[in-house]
Amino acid sequence: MSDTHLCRICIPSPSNIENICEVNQLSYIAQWFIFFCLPFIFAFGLRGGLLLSCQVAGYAGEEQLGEALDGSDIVIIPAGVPRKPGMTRDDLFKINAVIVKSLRTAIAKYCPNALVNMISNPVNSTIPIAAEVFKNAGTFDERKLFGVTTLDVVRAKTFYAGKVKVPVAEVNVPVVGGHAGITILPLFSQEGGTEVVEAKAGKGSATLSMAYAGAVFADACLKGLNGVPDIVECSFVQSSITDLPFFASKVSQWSEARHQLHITSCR
Ligand SMILES: NC(=O)c1ccc[n+]([C@@H]2O[C@H](COP(=O)([O-])OP(=O)(O)OC[C@H]3O[C@@H](n4cnc5c(N)ncnc54)[C@H](O)[C@@H]3O)[C@@H](O)[C@H]2O)c1
Ligand SMILES: O=C(O)C[C@H](O)C(=O)O
Repeated sequence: MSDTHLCRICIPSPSNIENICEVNQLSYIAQWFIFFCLPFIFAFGLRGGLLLSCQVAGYAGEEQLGEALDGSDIVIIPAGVPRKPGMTRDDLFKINAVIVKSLRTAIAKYCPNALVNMISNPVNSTIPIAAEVFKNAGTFDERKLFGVTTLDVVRAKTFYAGKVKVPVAEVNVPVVGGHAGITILPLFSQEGGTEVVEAKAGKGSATLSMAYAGAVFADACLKGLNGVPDIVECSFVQSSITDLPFFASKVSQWSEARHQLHITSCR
């Protein structure tokens, strides 16, 4: 397609092999994939030509962060520690807030127009903090900052489809609220994430399914950037539909053509 907006996507600190799944899902439209701090980037880079239709580059070290981010259209942030059994996502706040801080500051400097897809927990806090960092830098645009809650939707759809015995593709379960404990509000309650964290016993969280969910969400962003109409996903965004300043709800993805992010109330 000659009018396709070829995107540059940066994924700082992705978790190993799982994120190749994410890249494979998106590579049909992205022109560049930039990895930062991926230990096996060189091996992956060699195989990249076979696996992907896009160009792959890897950077490492604080001094290369600016180069990695420079001009990115989408930045997907999965960097940070996962919780261990018995912890809540809020328990990660101290450590992950520091990890993503330098990324947010660098995004404001090197790619202030990028759509930011925040995966790192606690999303309920990393998003409001990111908003403040961008406000201080004078780059905040509420239409471009997303807490990725797609995994809640993926789970809700899977649970519901299993229960009523229909294909997952035939159901839709919007999830509103936030991304922690009782703030995750699908049409039915879910204890999303906790069982996986316990099963992995401290060795990561829902990393693989998050790679899929992250790819679904980033794909919606790519479609929005390419002017595809009516792309709707749930996301944790700045919001005025409740008294809360940030709230996950259905949003139609940011579109260069429409210059606006529609937030609907999921009624
Ligand atoms: N939003 C969601 O639905 C969702 C789903 C799954 C995981 N998560 C969150 O994503 C984050 C990662 O989870 P995971 O299961 O992929 O964990 P993981 O341990 O498999 O991967 C974490 C990645 O972060 C990097 N990292 C760790 N410390 C770092 C530091 N100081 N600086 C830069 N990078 C650093 C690691 O190198 C690794 O690549 C966690 O905060 C987790 O809670 C969110
Ligand atoms: O549960 C976690 O800690 C990881 C993630 O937020 C999830 O929902 O799977």
